[in-house]
Amino acid sequence: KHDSPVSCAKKAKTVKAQQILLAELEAHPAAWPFLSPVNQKSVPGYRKVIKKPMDFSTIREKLTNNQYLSLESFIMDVNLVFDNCEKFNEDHSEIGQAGHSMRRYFDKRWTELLK
Ligand SMILES: Oc1ccc2c(c1)N[C@H](O)CC2
Repeated sequence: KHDSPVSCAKKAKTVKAQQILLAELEAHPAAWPFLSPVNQKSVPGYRKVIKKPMDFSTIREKLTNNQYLSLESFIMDVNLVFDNCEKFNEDHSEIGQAGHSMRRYFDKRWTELLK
């Protein structure tokens, strides 16, 4: 039922790092395409093409509700945001470029924080 103090402290460190990382993503100037769920009613093709929609507000909700059981599952959701963006947008479009920029930033920051 109860974690050992060591694994409890380790889990707290991971949650803290996830909170820091998500706050930095939300505050990034290029975050605007990713802040809230894509309106699938108003974007032709999105529902059919993108099998697993994801965005920063949904990640924030899941983090708040303790739905990330591991660091890996958190990183997978963040990468899903950027993979969806690459699938639906041309690389050199405004949103495509925002996705590449945000992915580079995330890769750099989680490596600095957790590796
Ligand atoms: O021109 C448009 C219009 C709407 C969207 C995109 C591009 N890309 C986003 O990934 C999804 C929403």
